[in-house]
Amino acid sequence: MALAVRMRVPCRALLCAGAQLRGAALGRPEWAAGGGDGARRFASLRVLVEPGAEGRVAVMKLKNPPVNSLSLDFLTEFLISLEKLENDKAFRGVVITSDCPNVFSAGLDLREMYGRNPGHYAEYWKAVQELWLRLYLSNLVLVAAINGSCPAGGCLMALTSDVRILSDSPKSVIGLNETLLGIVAPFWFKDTLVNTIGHRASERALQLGLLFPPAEALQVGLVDHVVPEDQVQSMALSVMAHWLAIPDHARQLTKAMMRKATADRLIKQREADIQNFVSFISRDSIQKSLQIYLEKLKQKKG
Ligand SMILES: CCCC/C=C/CC(=O)SCCNC(=O)CCNC(=O)[C@H](O)C(C)(C)COP(=O)(O)OP(=O)(O)OC[C@H]1O[C@@H](n2cnc3c(N)ncnc32)[C@H](O)[C@@H]1OP(=O)(O)O
Repeated sequence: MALAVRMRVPCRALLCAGAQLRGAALGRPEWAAGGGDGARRFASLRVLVEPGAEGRVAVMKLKNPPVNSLSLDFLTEFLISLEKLENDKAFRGVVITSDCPNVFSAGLDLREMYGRNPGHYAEYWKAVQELWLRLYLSNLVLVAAINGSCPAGGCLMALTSDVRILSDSPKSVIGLNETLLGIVAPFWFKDTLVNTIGHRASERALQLGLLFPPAEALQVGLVDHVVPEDQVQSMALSVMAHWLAIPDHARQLTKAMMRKATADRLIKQREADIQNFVSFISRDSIQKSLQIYLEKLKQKKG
């Protein structure tokens, strides 16, 4: 039983070891214990982890300003934090939220996908795969407290959670908008969306690169609750309490039953998926699209 529940994702240890080496090479302290909660509260540069009031729930705050883009350094730090929580039997649930105002996450870091070499693209994509697999198959109850804009990779991250709470603000748009950048969401992004909102709604949303405002996101089933901004965290904790009322073993096995086939599709072809990404992202036409998109983002500031 325990074996069935505790699904392990290959290569995780290697990735984490790589992250520690990278951090050490940059001459930074890896982890800082802090506050009165001692070892239970920890932080890396880009991810804050705070225990919730009852100690069974941790709050992970994404802190990679200005927009929580999912850079390679961020991904490795996030994965290490998540692994620490997974390995600490005291924790049964995690609320994932943003420490950056108005943005949950701007998605994959465009600077990791533009103007780099194939080796870098491969390393980056492996980390993105790892993030999805670790979150999608997590035994913890995951609640995304989406307190701001949530495009593309940010949306993917939120979609791996068991529940999504979105703040009711015009800035809080959510969706897989890859086509707007001239790129294509990979099959496992698509599968995660289809599993959440169904085939027809996904087909439309993916082709048009829709970013749904809160009311529409709720209507299509992309999020489960829309609440005023100052209630996102409290709502997340209250939903968490409901989910934690279910015995872990039954909930975890059910989650695995619902998600394993989707995750296995990627696990079986991780290397091919990395190669596809590297050859796609290296194309001149795709690099040009990314360059134009990056320039547009800069011009927006005036
Ligand atoms: C085969 C390939 C499959 C891969 C799939 C890709 C999935 C992805 O995730 S691609 C990324 C898609 N993301 C987006 O389209 C979001 C882009 N960003 C925005 O729309 C806005 O930045 C956002 C609404 C999130 C926040 O708006 P503001 O608060 O107004 O901030 P700014 O737009 O001024 O941005 C500040 C600063 O951050 C830079 N930035 C923004 N997004 C990204 C990003 N995803 N990666 C890297 N950098 C990003 C932006 O350029 C600004 O930089 P500076 O001008 O240097 O300050």
